[in-house]
Amino acid sequence: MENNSARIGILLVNLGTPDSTSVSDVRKYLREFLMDGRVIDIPFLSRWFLVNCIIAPFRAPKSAKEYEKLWTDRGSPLLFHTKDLKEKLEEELDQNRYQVEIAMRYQSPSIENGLKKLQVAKVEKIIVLPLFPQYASATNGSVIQKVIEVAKDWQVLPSLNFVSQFMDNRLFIEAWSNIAREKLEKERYDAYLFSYHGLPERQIYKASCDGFCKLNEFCCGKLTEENRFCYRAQCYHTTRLIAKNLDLDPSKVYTSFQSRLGKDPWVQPYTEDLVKELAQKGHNKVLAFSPAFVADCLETTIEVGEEYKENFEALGGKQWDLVPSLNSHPTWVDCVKDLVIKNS
Ligand SMILES: C=CC1=C(C)c2cc3[nH]c(cc4nc(cc5[nH]c(cc1n2)c(C)c5CCC(=O)O)C(CCC(=O)O)=C4C)c(C)c3C=C
Ligand SMILES: [Fe+2]
Ligand SMILES: [Fe+2]
Repeated sequence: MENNSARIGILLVNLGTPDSTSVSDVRKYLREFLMDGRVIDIPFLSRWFLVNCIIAPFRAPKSAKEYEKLWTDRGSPLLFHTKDLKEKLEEELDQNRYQVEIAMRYQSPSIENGLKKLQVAKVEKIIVLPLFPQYASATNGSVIQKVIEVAKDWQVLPSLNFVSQFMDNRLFIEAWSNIAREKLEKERYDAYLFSYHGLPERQIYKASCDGFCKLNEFCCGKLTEENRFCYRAQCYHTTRLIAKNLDLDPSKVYTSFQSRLGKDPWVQPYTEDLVKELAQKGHNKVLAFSPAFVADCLETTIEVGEEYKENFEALGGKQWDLVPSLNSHPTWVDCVKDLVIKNS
């Protein structure tokens, strides 16, 4: 049989979202998510107590209200944008060669389900694409581990190909630039804020197994062979690539980290501090980017698009615009196609 007629399975995996905005569904989601030892990386019993007795009970009602603001007729944006991405990708690929499935690391549709469909289709190869541009153990690492766990007992194991990061893909940078241009053509901004999902500092140190990353300029200021999996360095690198592609004035470009959970130190600078700094410096018009996410979600639409905007305006800022996420933008679909072809 000719090898190039083999069917290749593609599994697009995003983080996951609650099934509904009910407090019980949000609690269920938070429990599954935060009980992942790569997300809250402390010993099992301490994690169990923290998640089940503190975070989930207290956070679920508050988060459910936030999800209500985010929810649409089609449900959670994170999920329906992933479905749209799948459909548009299928239109771009030879359907005799590729089968595309989607999954969420937590809740539904599950990774088990997505992999089962590809197993039944008897694909020869599976390309797993965690939909997180910058590598973190809590996200890409967790997806890869889960896929390995699910597939490990299969009698027939197809070849498995994991895309561990894609933050420097030319089309990824171009997709963000194309979406941002729609804002930049209409408005002149005083500052550009690139806000990434944060991580506990501890997780950055652990990922830098040779101790190279000290969370300083020497590591995170430049992406090299030595630190190519440093999440913070990858975030700064993403900012530089998008800013350069858009020809933004470097003195107006800022990078920060949002969504801190708990009391441990997370990577800095924190977005909430930078919002204050920008307002205090008298920057009236800010354009915010969220390039750690490829779809609109709670962390972009609500946290960056509404909460930070309110904080900025309360401190005297005049205009705060958010660049919408990649969702199923044609250049993003081209990027995913490019990643598929390169890994086929
Ligand atoms: C960009 C990738 C992400 C990283 C890295 C990440 C790490 C991380 N997250 C938490 C805790 C929470 N994250 C929450 C929501 C959330 N996180 C990501 C992505 C990353 N997380 C996304 C896409 C979303 C939104 C999902 C949606 O349904 O829209 C939440 C839940 C929301 C809330 O209650 O505020 C929590 C909690 C930790 C602890 C962590 C790293 C260790
Ligand atoms: Fe998160
Ligand atoms: Fe670093």
